[in-house]
Amino acid sequence: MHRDLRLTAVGRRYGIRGPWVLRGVDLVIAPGTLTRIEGANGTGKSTLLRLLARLDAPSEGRITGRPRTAYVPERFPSSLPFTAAGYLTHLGSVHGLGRDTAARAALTWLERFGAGGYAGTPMARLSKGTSQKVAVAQALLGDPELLVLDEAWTGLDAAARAELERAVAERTAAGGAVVFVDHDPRRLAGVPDATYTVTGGGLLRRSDSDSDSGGTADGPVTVVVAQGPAGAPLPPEAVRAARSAEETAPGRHRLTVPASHSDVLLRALLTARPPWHVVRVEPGTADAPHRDPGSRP
Ligand SMILES: Nc1ncnc2c1ncn2[C@@H]1O[C@H](COP(=O)(O)OP(=O)(O)OP(=O)(O)O)[C@@H](O)[C@H]1O
Repeated sequence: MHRDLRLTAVGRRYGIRGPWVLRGVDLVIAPGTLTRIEGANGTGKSTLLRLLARLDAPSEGRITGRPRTAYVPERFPSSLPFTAAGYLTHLGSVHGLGRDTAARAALTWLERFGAGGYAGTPMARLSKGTSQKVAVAQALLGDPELLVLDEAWTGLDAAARAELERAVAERTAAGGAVVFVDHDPRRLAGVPDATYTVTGGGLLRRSDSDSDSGGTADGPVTVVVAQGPAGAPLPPEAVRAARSAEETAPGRHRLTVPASHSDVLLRALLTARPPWHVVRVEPGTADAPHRDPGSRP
């Protein structure tokens, strides 16, 4: 994602005389960021996500920026006349992938979510959980610049939930933006760059100090100690994934990363050219100082 997606004074109501669901909403979604949207039932979270995904247009105000977007809706139409792999391959082609590449990507994503065995099953015969895996796979298939997840974890088993958290970490580390709603306050706790509450038709940004239930300072973290080639800067993907980084000796860095992002960080270090040496990986405490968001490369 190269540019911000920006909402300016956005309002949405359904019907010309309907009550305003959202009004005067200003929001900027920057590349490489994770944003959580929360709020009570019926406050307009899904309405906001559909506007961000450009599946709906505001009744007033302006939206600028057109990242390549994928969206996982709250309810996924599962009775489509395709097999799981057929559907994903078809969508991959729609996203501009060649047919073979699309078919490979479809299988890769189904396998990552533990649904490879259902590739040939008609969508209408999939369980709710497996349909949800297909819904998530369809969104990840085209490496979207903006990924919008509306309760996408609901119905997934524990392994698939963790896999989706990893996929989110991969997207943001690659410079994409992710916006999500989830009823579980522990979801990606400690990871979001920003959390907003939809209330009274507006958006309230939650500050770091309001970290009671999944605020930006919570959540399990992993500490990675890595030794780099002399004088080499940390790989940019590693910097994006890490919450804090400290050079403890020449070339030796102590990185604190949300546990859900540790795979992405390790891969960034190990695949750097030349690769970094990972000295130690251990569970950490979440008291490390926050990286200055201005340092995001
Ligand atoms: N297509 C629609 N037509 C008419 N009203 C709608 C439509 N979509 C949403 N609404 C109304 O807009 C309001 C906000 O709904 P929305 O689904 O955005 O809230 P939400 O915060 O996502 O709710 P939940 O937490 O229950 O999923 C509700 O009053 C809802 O009835």
